[in-house]
Amino acid sequence: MLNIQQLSKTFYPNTVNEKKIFQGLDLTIEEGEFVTVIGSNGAGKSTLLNLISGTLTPDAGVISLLNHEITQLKEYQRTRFISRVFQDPTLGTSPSLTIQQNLSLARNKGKRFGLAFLESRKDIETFKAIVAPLQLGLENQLQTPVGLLSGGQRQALSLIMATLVKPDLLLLDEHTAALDPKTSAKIMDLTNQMVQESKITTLMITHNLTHAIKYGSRLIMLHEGQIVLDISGHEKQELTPEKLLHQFEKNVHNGSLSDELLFS
Ligand SMILES: Nc1ncnc2c1ncn2[C@@H]1O[C@H](COP(=O)(O)OP(=O)(O)OP(=O)(O)O)[C@@H](O)[C@H]1O
Repeated sequence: MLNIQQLSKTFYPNTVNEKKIFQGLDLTIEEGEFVTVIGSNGAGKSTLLNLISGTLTPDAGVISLLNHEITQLKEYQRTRFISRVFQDPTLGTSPSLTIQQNLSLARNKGKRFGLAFLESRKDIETFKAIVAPLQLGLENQLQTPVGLLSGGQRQALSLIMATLVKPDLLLLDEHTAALDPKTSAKIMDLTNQMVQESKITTLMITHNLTHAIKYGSRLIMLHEGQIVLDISGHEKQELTPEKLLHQFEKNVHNGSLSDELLFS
């Protein structure tokens, strides 16, 4: 379970550029929940993920994962149990290492000593079996440096690497936004399959309303650092983009949604 209590973050405090992003945000996500996060530009979505992953430090508040407080842990310490996939496909993998070496590193994540690259024949077969279902041909290119792969192939690999050792929390930061529609749909289906099969607690930011509605067990909308919509269960299943926008307008009377959120 992820528990966030009274989280506050202000950029450039006490200056003319002061920007209050969160002022006492509370959020609890149950174990195994798959939450999609939407909201207009600047709502604080990435900042929230940055605070959870330790890229940023909050001014106040407590973040706990599985009943352990992680607020004071450094980012590298949190990577042992929090995985993140970014919008940019180049960020989740090491370009000069081969597919096999990248998978090896992911499998040895958190281990103190690792003869990471000394893989047995059996390991290689295991890696092939892991990437073959992607149907991207990666199983025949295990010795290819990852830098030579397409964006979609790299993002699929990033996703596999992020979940090879089941994380306590998976953070997906618009991870299909840089891909063409067909590849984006494929990566989304893959994401859903992996998250469901392994019951990974997941927070996924997306500007794609269709994805936000179709996937996940719960949807939250951030607006000016506040959760203005929180929909799950039957209500989530019945959701349509029209109902979502209607709900939003009801909850945020002075709000106007960005075109990006509305029409993606
Ligand atoms: N490290 C930072 N330093 C200063 N300002 C920041 C920093 N990170 C984010 N901001 C500002 O905080 C606000 C919220 O940014 P954030 O990236 O969280 O929004 P978002 O909801 O993810 O938006 P988008 O949908 O455009 O990605 C923005 O105005 C942004 O410029």
